[in-house]
This record gives sequence, structure tokens and C-alpha cells, in this order.
Amino acid sequence: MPEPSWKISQIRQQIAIIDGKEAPNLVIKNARYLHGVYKQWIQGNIWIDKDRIIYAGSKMPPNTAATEIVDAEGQTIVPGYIEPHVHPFQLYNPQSFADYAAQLGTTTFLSDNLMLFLAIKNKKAFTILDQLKQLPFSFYWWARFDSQTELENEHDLFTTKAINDWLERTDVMLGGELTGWPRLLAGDDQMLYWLKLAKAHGKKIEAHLPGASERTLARMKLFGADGDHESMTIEEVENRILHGYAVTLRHSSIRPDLPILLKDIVEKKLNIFDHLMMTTDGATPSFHRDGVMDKCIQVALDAGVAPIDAYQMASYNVARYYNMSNLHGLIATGRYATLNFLENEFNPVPVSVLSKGVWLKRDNKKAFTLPSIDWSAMGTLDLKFDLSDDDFQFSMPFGIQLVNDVITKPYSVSVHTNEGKLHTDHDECYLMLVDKNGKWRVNTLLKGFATHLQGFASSYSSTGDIILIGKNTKDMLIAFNEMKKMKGGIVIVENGRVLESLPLSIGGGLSTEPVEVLIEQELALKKALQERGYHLGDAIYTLLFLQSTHLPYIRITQRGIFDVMKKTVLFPSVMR
Ligand SMILES: Nc1ncnc2[nH]cnc12
Repeated sequence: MPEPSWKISQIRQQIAIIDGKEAPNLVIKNARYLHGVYKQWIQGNIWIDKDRIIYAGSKMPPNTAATEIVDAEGQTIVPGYIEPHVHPFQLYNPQSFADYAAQLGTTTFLSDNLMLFLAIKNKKAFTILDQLKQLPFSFYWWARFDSQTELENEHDLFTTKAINDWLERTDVMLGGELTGWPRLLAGDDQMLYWLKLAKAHGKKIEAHLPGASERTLARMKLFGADGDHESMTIEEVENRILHGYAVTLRHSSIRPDLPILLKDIVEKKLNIFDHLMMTTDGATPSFHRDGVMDKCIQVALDAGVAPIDAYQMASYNVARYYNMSNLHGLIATGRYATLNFLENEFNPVPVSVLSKGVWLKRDNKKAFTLPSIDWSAMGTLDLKFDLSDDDFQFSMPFGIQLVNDVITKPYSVSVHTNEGKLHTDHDECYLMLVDKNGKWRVNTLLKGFATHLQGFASSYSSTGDIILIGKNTKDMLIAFNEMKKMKGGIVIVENGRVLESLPLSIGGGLSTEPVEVLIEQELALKKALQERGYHLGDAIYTLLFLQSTHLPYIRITQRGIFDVMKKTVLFPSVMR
């Protein structure tokens, strides 16, 4: 349960408001609001002082001297939306994502710690968490137990001490997501110990079980998994519910499954809405043009879900599951004053947003820009090495073929690779993963990414190592040099000229730009790639997951080309 932060003196003052000795800052009167436990719209007055609901019910405060009274007649009020499964590093950063999402009513986030965990020491990461805590929204975190790739130093990084540092925090709500669960089945008791440690700290365990059989679901339940967000079909939802999983339905840029899942649940008349949550699962910026959790709620309404269920799936259900309804997800006495004001319950995009007592949006206008935080703990990407012609050796019998945006398989290379150029009449490109410290590289070919892409460089990757792709080694080198000069980012080069560049100045992986700007930058990048033969949906995810061993079948990792099923390095990385 997250720790309420009110001091003794503040609680005394809150009691004095009930007693009429002091006045609250704000009263929302004539409110028609959602009460999550009654599951009804009720009428009443909500008294607020600073960030807390002092009282919600039929009465007005005895003392309203110096109280702002807002008449909410005609409006409908719901709890601020909660996004339970955020990967806050898809070009945006946690602050910029929250600033954008808040305008659409999403003000509480449960966020992946992976990027921070891999990039910097816990002490530094916690300075970022602590800064985010000062802002008028709520950021909670997960604690990962595995890197979802093959790191050179996985065991030095994922230690009991390092994981426990996270689990001890009251703003960490869960262990996982558990992408490395096959290790549990293979007998890894170290990982099982971490699950038990998380439980001992009162945290939930979020699994990651795409396509799991009933046998796997049962075994993972026995290991301690509580929830899963990977259902792609109604049968998968039903199986998870059967075995007592908390189910989060997903609507993301790579898996926009929510409409069909909800339609099937409604058609089958499954009475399970009190036990469902929804997520956008780290969708890339342009997916959020039409919303964050408001978009999920709209999808639910469109699928015929009753409005109260639709809102609860993005608020009270999440708060109750994570044992935080003492503060979130319920409009009732003692909770955070985090409310969305709607025209009516059929339009989840709020007219006004109050978050921890601060108006972030009022009457359809942005009322507050979340201040940016100090990202210096993440450092800047300062590559201290150069690449030379010697690095561009590509003589591999097989390469990596993209089956879709994120699934890969091995294929036999049949083209000449040693001339520094590849023909544009096929979709094979050179691919290199280079250590951000310049110590090693892995060279292979990538099929299915593009036909006409000459040079491409990205410091955006799972581990912060550098990905180079292209048909022309000279342009790949120029793209690398440009990315290095920018101190991180994504660059496309053609005939020696930079065509597109997207700077990622926070540690080489995150942008400082607002999400609105990032949407435009991502679309421009995607368009340039599409014009050069990229025919898949989500290029940013293709980059992010090239190293990810939680997906089949073959990956480029720090240790070399990796066979996911056999768990072996097929070709080791080469020292430079
Ligand atoms: N496992 C994962 N890691 C990073 N980003 C993701 N987005 C969706 N799933 C993810």
C-alpha cells in the first residue's frame, strides 16, 4: 500500500475543516460523481484541501471563508484515470508522457523501471523517482527481475540487493513484468526467491505470458504470478480468469487488441468487468494522438461496455487490485483530490482535470505545464570511440529476418555482402550492434526492414547500445557520426546527406521534447522509412525489441546473435 504523505499537522488541519474551525481550499458542489464501491453516480459535494478530499457526501462545509466554490451542475465527475502498465521510455520520458496524458485525464501511472535500472545506479534512479514525486500527479513503479535481453553483466546488475532496493520503496507496487519467466520453469530458484521477496514486501507480480498454455498459466500461478496483460483472444482472457489472474486488456501500438477482446466479453455476457484493467502498454508516441486511458475507455464504450464498468477499468479496479484505493481510484473522503470533469459519461476526454488538488486543465484549456525535472542523473551519451572501415565486415551465412514488427527468425544470406553496398532490389540490410563503450560489436544482416535505406543509426535500443542498419556502409558510418555528434538519437542518411534526425538527449534514449512534438518527429521518421521500403507498423518497437530475448526466435544481443529457444549464443560478439 503506498504511504500517505500527510504530516500530523496537516491531518490535524484536515480534521479542523470537518469541525468548521478551518475552511477547505476548494469545494465542488452539486457534483454528479462516480462512486466506485456503490457503482453508482451519486450527487454530492466534494470538499478539497490542497491535495486531499476532506469529505465527499451530501453536506457542505460549515466554514467556507476563503473557499473557492465550483458549481459542477451539469458535469459528471470520475476519478483520475490510472494507467497500470507504462513503459515510460518510448522516446518520451516519464515527465513528458505524464504532461501529455494528464491533459486527457490520465494522472496516475504504474511504470516500468527497466530503462532506469539498466542505465544508471539505483541511487541516481531514485533521485529521478523522488523528483517525479514532487509533481502534481502520481508515479508508481515496477521492479524488474530480468533484462529481457542477454547482457554481458546480467548477474552483476540483477542482484538481490539491487532488486530489494526497489522492492523496499513504497512507490514500487509490483515485481516484473516477468519477461524472464522461462528461467523459473527451468529451475532458477534465484528468480523464485525474488518473487517471494516481492510478495514479502506486499507487491504484486505481473507476468508476461503471451500465448501461454493452461499448464504454463497454472505453473506460473503456483510460482506467484498475480496478473498478466498479454491476452490476445477471448479464450486467453477466459483462461486467465479461470486460474485467478488479474487481467489487463491491452490497446497498444503493436497489439491494439482491446476492441475485439471487449466485444467478445460483451457478446459472451461475461460478468468479469470488476476484475479487468486496461493499458496502452508503452505505445509509441503517434498511437497516443487520440488518447491514453481516455482512448481505452472510449473503446470500451464503443464495444457496448456499461459506462461505469468502462471507467472502473481505468480507475477503481486498478487501485483496488494494487491495494491503493486508500489514495486512488475512488471519489471518497481521504483520497487524493484527483478528478476528471466530463461533459457526460459518454465522452471520457475531460473538460477539466484536477490532480492532487492542482488544476492541470480547466474548461478545455491547459492550466498547468508539469515542470521538467533534472535529468542529469541519466547522463549524456558521450561516445568515446570512432568506427572505421574494419568494423563494417559482414560475412555471415545467416541473418535475422523480421516476421513482423517484433518477431524474428533466422534466414540464409544469399547476397554478396562484402562490397560495402547492397542492392536495392531486395530487402536485406547490413545490421550492426555496437557497444556504447566501443568494446565489441555484432555484425549480421537484417531482412525485411527496408529496401532503400542507405544509412541508419540509433542509440534508441533496449540497452542503450548502438544499432546501425543500411545498404551502404559509408552512409551507415555518416549516420553513426551524426548520431554521435547529436549525443544520441536516431538518424537517417542518404548519399552522404542527413535526411532525418530525432535527437534523444537524455542518456541517448529519451527525448526532452513534449509528446506533441515527438508525435510529429516519429511520423516524419516513419514516413522516411516507409518511403525506403519499411512496410511494418512500428519501427520504434522494431528497434527496441531487436535485442529482446522475451520474443522469438533470434536476437542481436551484447553477447552475440542469440537463439531464444535454445538459449544459446550462435555467434559471439567480436571484440574491437
Ligand atoms: N516488455 C517490454 N519492454 C519494453 N517495452 C515494452 N512495450 C511492451 N512490452 C514491453
